[in-house]
Amino acid sequence: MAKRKPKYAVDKNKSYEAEVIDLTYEGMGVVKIDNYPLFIEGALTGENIRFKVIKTNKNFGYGRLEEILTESPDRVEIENKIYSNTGTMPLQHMTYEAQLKFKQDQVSNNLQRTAKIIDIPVYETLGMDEPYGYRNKAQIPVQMVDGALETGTYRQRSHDLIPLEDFKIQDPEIDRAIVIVRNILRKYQIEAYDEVALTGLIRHLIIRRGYYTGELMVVLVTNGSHLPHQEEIVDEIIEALPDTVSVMQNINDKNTNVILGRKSHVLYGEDKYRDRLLDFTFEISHQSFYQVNPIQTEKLYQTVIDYADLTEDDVVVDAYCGIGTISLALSRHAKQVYGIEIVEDAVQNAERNAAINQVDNAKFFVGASEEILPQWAEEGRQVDVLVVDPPRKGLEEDFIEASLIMAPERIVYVSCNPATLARDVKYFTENGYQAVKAQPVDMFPQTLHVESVVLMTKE
Ligand SMILES: C[S@@+](CC[C@H](N)C(=O)[O-])C[C@H]1O[C@@H](n2cnc3c(N)ncnc32)[C@H](O)[C@@H]1O
Repeated sequence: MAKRKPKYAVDKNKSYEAEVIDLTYEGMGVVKIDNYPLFIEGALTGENIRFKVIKTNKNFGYGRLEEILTESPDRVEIENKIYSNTGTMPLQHMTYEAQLKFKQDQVSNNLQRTAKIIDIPVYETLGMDEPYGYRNKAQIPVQMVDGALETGTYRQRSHDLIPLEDFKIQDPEIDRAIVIVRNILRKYQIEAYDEVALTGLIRHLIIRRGYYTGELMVVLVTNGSHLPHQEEIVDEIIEALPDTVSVMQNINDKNTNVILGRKSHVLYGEDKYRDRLLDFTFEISHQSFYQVNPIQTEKLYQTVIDYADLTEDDVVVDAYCGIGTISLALSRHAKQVYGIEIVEDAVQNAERNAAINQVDNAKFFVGASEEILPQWAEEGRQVDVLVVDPPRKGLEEDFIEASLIMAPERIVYVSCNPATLARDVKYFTENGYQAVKAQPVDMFPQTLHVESVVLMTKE
C-alpha cells in the first residue's frame, strides 16, 4: 500500500500571509501558521509578509519570501542584489543598529533563556563607526568562468563561482590586490583548478594585510608544485603591489574542500607579515590565526584586559592563545602569562612576538589546551586569572575540570559561538563560579557571527 503523505498545517508550494514574530540565530524570520513554525530568509521581526512554502518537516518548515506587506523600520534597501546570492553579507538587509541588537539578543538568549543564567547583564554590542571594509584577510576561490581565470565568491550553498571585485566587507586594498594578482595569472595563462575534472592549477588566492603596517602577504594555493612562469609572476606581483612582504605557495593536491594543503614554501620574502595591535607589533605566518577585524580586535582585547583586572602579582593562563596577542596585551599588567596553542607555527610567532616587544614574562606551550591544563592542574600549578578563546566548539570537559581544580579567581571567556559559550558558562556556574557580565563585540558586521566576552569569578 502506498505510504500516505503526512499532513501539516501548511501545504507545500502554497502562499500564506503572516506576521514575523522572531529571528533565528541564522537571521531567518519566524512565522507560525496554526502553531506550526516556518523560517523565512530575508524577513524581519514585526513585518507582515506573504511567503510560499518550499519545504515541510515534521516540526517546522521553510518558506520563500514573496512580498513584504508592511516593512520593518529595521530594513534597509539592498543596493546590489548580487550579495544576496553570495551569502557573504546575510544581515545586509538590516540597519546596523538592528544588527547590533540582534547580536546582543543572541548572547542574552543563549545565556539567560537557554542556560538560565538569569542574573548576568548582557551589555549592548560594541559596534563599528563604519561597518564595511574591515576584513584583513581574504580567502578567494579561483575558477575558470567562460574561459577566463576568475576570482570571486561561491553562490550560496554551492561551489559555483560568482566573479566579484568589490567584496564590500574586505579591506579595499585587499580587493585591489586580488584583481591585480588575478590579472597577472591571466596574463601568463595560468589555469584555475577544476574541482570536478581535478585539473588545472590555482585553487585559492589568500591575501592578508596588516591594517596598521600596510604589509601584504599573498598565498597562491595550487594543485601541484609546478607553477609555470613563477619568477615572472612573483616579480610582477611585487612590482604592482610594492607593500608585499611575503609571497607563498601552498600545495593542496587533495580532492577536498579544505583550503590549505600541508606543504608550503616561500616564493618571495619570508613566511610572515606584521601588524600592530594595542601598541604591540605582531608577526603572523600564513598558517596562524589572527583576528580578522583589527579595529574591533582592539576593543575586544581591551574588554579582556578590563575583565581580567590584573595586579602585578597575578599569574595568567591564556588558553587558545594563537600568536600570543592576548597574552602580550595582558603581560603588561601581570607577573607571568602562560599561553597554550595547538598550532606550532602560531607558537613560534608568539615566542618571537614576545621577543620583539621586549616581553619577558610570557611563555608559550604547543599542544591541546585540554591536555596541557590537566597536566598543570596535576602538578599543582597556581593560576589567578584564566583567559580562554576557544574555536566554535567551545571547551572540552577535561579542560573545564582542570580549570575547576586550579580554581582561578577570575575566568575571562572570549567566544565566537554563544551556544557553546552558554553551555560552558553554565557548567562553571554549577561548580563554584558566578557569571558576572557579558559584553558582545561586533567583529563581523553584516554577517551572522557573534563574538562576546564573559567574566566569571569564584564564588
Ligand atoms: C579563536 S582563535 C583565538 C586566538 C587568539 N586568542 C587571538 O585572539 O588571536 C582560537 C585558537 O585556538 C587554537 N586551537 C584550536 N584548538 C585548540 C586546542 N585544542 N588547544 C589549543 N589551541 C587550540 C587555534 O589554532 C586558534 O589559534
